Amino acid sequence: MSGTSTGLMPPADAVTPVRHPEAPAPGELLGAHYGQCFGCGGGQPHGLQLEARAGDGVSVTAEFTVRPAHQGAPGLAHGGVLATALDETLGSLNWLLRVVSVTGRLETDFLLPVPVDTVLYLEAEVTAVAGRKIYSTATGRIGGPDGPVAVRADAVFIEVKVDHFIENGRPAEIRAAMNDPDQIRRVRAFEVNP
Ligand SMILES: CCCCCCCCCCCC(=O)SCCNC(=O)CCNC(=O)[C@H](O)C(C)(C)COP(=O)(O)OP(=O)(O)OC[C@H]1O[C@@H](n2cnc3c(N)ncnc32)[C@H](O)[C@@H]1OP(=O)(O)O
Repeated sequence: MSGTSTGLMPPADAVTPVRHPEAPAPGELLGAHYGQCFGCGGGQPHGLQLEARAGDGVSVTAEFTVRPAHQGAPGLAHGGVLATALDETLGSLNWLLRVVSVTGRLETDFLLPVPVDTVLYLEAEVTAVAGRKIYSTATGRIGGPDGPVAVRADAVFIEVKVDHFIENGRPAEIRAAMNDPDQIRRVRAFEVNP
């Protein structure tokens, strides 16, 4: 990891991440963790609707097509949208570890402009784990999966209990999520993590 912030440097006692034995198989689509998520939910018409796939080890890949609703400058993706794509891809690493974690810190480099209609080929992997802190890194390439890196990020995610969402989310959405059998199933998949 090449993050410049001290908060992104794994401590000396950090360990190598371990793929959960029941993690989705390499190549398997992970699906949205929440249908209304701006990053991955199918219920957000202007969201990124990003579909991540399990990779080898503790890694994922994803593709995101920049649409006109994602512009910052004329014909170019907004940097915050690209940061969201990186954040969401990094967040989907939760499925490989089978823990629930949220972004604590996200450091982003924007290396190339990304025009509307471009497909951003994203890859992310966990690099180290220290207690509740999960260190990870991601790239977004254009022109193909082996094209030049347009954006990259280093992050630390912090493991939380499902209660984090129940206690902090707006009650109406929490109630709706609790009444959705698919949502319960997805959360249970994380809760069985030993
Ligand atoms: C239902 C669907 C599910 C699936 C849900 C999946 C969601 C993925 C969505 C995509 C990702 C997102 O956008 S997530 C949304 C954006 N993020 C958030 O909303 C998070 C808001 N922040 C918080 O709620 C809080 O600050 C937390 C939970 C991150 C940490 O609070 P806490 O639980 O009290 O933990 P705390 O004791 O402070 O810290 C624990 C350890 O982490 C370190 N730590 C804490 N914050 C940071 C930080 N920013 N940078 C570096 N390190 C940090 C501390 O130094 C400490 O290290 P040590 O002393 O142990 O060494």
